[in-house]
Amino acid sequence: MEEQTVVLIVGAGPAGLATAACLTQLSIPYIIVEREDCSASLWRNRAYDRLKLHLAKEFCELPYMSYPADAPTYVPKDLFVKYLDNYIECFDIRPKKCWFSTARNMATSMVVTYTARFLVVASGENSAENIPMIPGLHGFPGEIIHSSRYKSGSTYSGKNVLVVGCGNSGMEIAYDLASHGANTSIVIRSPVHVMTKEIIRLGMTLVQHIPVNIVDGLLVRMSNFVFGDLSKNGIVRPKLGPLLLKAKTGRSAVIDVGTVSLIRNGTIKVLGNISKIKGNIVEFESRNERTFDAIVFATGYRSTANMWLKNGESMLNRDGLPKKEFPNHWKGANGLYCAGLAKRGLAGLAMDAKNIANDIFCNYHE
Ligand SMILES: Cc1cc2nc3c(=O)[nH]c(=O)nc-3n(C[C@H](O)[C@H](O)[C@H](O)COP(=O)(O)OP(=O)(O)OC[C@H]3O[C@@H](n4cnc5c(N)ncnc54)[C@H](O)[C@@H]3O)c2cc1C
Ligand SMILES: NC(=O)C1=CN([C@@H]2O[C@H](COP(=O)(O)OP(=O)(O)OC[C@H]3O[C@@H](n4cnc5c(N)ncnc54)[C@H](OP(=O)(O)O)[C@@H]3O)[C@@H](O)[C@H]2O)C=CC1
Ligand SMILES: O=C(O)C(=O)Cc1c[nH]c2ccccc12
Repeated sequence: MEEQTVVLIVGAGPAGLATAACLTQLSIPYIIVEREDCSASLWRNRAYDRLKLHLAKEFCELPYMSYPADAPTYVPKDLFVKYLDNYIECFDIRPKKCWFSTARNMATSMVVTYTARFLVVASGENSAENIPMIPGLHGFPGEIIHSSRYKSGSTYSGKNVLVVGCGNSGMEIAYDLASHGANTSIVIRSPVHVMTKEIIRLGMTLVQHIPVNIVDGLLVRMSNFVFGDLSKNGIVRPKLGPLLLKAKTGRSAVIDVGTVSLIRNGTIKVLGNISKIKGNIVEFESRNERTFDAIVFATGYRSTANMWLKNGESMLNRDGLPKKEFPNHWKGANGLYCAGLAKRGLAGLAMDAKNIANDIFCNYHE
């Protein structure tokens, strides 16, 4: 079966939804396809229970819709999903349930070929789990899960659990496990900025008016004041400041949700890099060995766009991320675009959606 449209959007997460809304504002027809049976699958199915947005609501809006005035500054997951549902209703967005490769309609099992003048890749930076290859991992007899399947620590009480990775997911999951009574350890193998959400909010506000290196200097001093020197706890800061690090590498500062004080009082143990696994014993590069019942891999995600997009070399690299640097990352050749792949969160993908819709508008009316 063949269907024709002007714009095909692949992925109905926040980036695809924002692009759909911007196209509707410009009266440009589109079709949006989604591999799962719901929109925003990351937020509905692949996020842990206690998740709240780490950035204040003013930095997490999609185009043309604000949060209700009485929404809390840091929006909880369920409220964010309600906001998205409201957005979908307001802009009458109807995702079709299809995997995009040549899309297969999962309801009818029919293979559908879409012909479109413009293609928007909005399949996300978090499309697939990243689990590292560790010698002996396959022989580990306990539970192994990725952070995207973790819901809560309630089933881990009394168990020895290892969290691998100290990004925002790993640090919050370690806190959640420990507060549910799991005997929790976390692998921290590289430098990381630990901040509070208020300090990051201040920084993101100031950086609109003041050079980023000055703001970064202030943020580091403020958080050193709040947290003190954490190097003896295995936490050291990167050389680049938090906002510059985010802009240059996409790595986010970690917003502390209470993990640091549990690390300081010894409730959560910090361990270095893993060297290998033998049965249920994990060996570390320090030659330390410990036994675990479960391992949570909070080791991040991968984009999968490079696996299905053919001839996308004008826009994406082999990791399925943009080749060109921000702010020129969102446009490829011959009507190809990407939204939400510049590691700039919801604010970044809202900008991508507006740029893409405006660019399509100009070309559409040529
Ligand atoms: C736990 C977590 C918390 C976060 N919190 C914040 C925050 O507080 N503030 C912030 O600004 N950012 C945050 N982020 C960043 C996050 O990337 C964005 O918030 C946002 O979800 C990205 O939207 P997206 O549409 O680009 O990708 P996604 O939300 O991943 O949506 C992509 C969609 O495409 C679908 N898809 C993938 N491949 C295909 C295919 N081949 N065919 C069809 N459909 C496909 C997927 O099923 C998915 O529904 C967070 C990320 C995570 C993982
Ligand atoms: N509430 C919120 O707003 C939240 C936001 N997020 C966001 O979602 C995105 C994804 O976050 P997250 O899931 O934490 O993933 P990240 O990619 O941010 O972090 C992955 C972590 O795993 C580590 N890691 C990777 N491989 C290994 C390995 N082999 N051994 C040990 N450590 C390893 C990385 O360290 P290394 O650098 O050494 O590779 C890094 O610390 C981020 O942008 C984050 O800010 C996530 C959770 C909550
Ligand atoms: O999650 C991302 O990728 C974001 O851009 C949002 C975000 C969550 N936590 C942060 C800490 C510092 C800067 C951005 C973020």
